[in-house]
Amino acid sequence: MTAFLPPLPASPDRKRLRRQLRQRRRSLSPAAQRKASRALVRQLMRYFSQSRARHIGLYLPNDGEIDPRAFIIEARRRRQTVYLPVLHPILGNRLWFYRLDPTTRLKPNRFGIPEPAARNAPRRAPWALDAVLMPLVGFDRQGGRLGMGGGFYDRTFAFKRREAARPPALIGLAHDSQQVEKLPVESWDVPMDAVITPARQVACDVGGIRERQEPGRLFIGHFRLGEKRQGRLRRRTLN
Ligand SMILES: Nc1nc2c(c(=O)[nH]1)N(C=O)[C@@H](CNc1ccc(C(=O)N[C@@H](CCC(=O)O)C(=O)O)cc1)CN2
Ligand SMILES: Nc1ncnc2c1ncn2[C@@H]1O[C@H](COP(=O)(O)OP(=O)(O)OP(=O)(O)O)[C@@H](O)[C@H]1O
Repeated sequence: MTAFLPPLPASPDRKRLRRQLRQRRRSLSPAAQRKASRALVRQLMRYFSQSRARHIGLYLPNDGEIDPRAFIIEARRRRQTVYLPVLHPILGNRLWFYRLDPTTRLKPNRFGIPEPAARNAPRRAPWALDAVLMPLVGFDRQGGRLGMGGGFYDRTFAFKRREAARPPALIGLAHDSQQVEKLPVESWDVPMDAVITPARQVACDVGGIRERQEPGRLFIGHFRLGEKRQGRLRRRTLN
């Protein structure tokens, strides 16, 4: 499992926090990254095992982000279709989602992240996806999210602020070491439905994460790999 680092204190300085957390995820060794990715994919398979989600957005890892690529094969096996974010050519800092299949040609976008090259390839509007796996720079117990700072996901899924229960389910993916005590909430933040890390799944609920106390430790409705699932958390969008 990924090494657990002490949580960073809450900081009003998002930029500084972003820099520290990006440095933290980049400093993981290739072996630690591979191990984290394998554990993450096991968690994703559990998360989606009961789900009827058909159209799932994910990302290609960049800058030390946890790698969800092995999930693509598992998703296809279950007849789910996967999509990658593409920077919208006209609408500033918004994402559109293009289908990823074995023949999709990729080319680097302006950040150097590969994205589907053909603009006329099959794509899906953000609101027509069932679930989106989002890369995180940081997250907290309340479902707060820190991204790369472009506001891409916030703008693209702003419609979820008015109606949190509608699809897609927004699921943040991160290394465990990217959790912080508390992130400052901004007016444009779109709450996540869940956070999945190599060690746990955290279901966020409207009004914050549902908390549960277990011996010696405050858990927030999370399940460790191999641990018996106790109780059921409400899944609002999936299933
Ligand atoms: N893997 C992945 N894909 C993604 C995102 C992401 O965070 N991760 N995005 C999530 O939004 C969108 C792209 N947004 C991004 C925003 C900033 C940077 C970035 O590296 N910024 C550099 C400055 C680069 C420059 O301006 O030339 C930096 O901050 O160091 C990367 C992606 C869509 N695709
Ligand atoms: N719905 C929106 N409409 C207009 N501007 C927005 C919206 N959402 C976010 N922004 C702007 O985007 C900028 C970046 O936001 P923030 O720092 O929260 O990004 P982030 O969540 O870390 O990045 P990302 O969503 O790309 O992963 C902010 O300056 C904010 O004003």
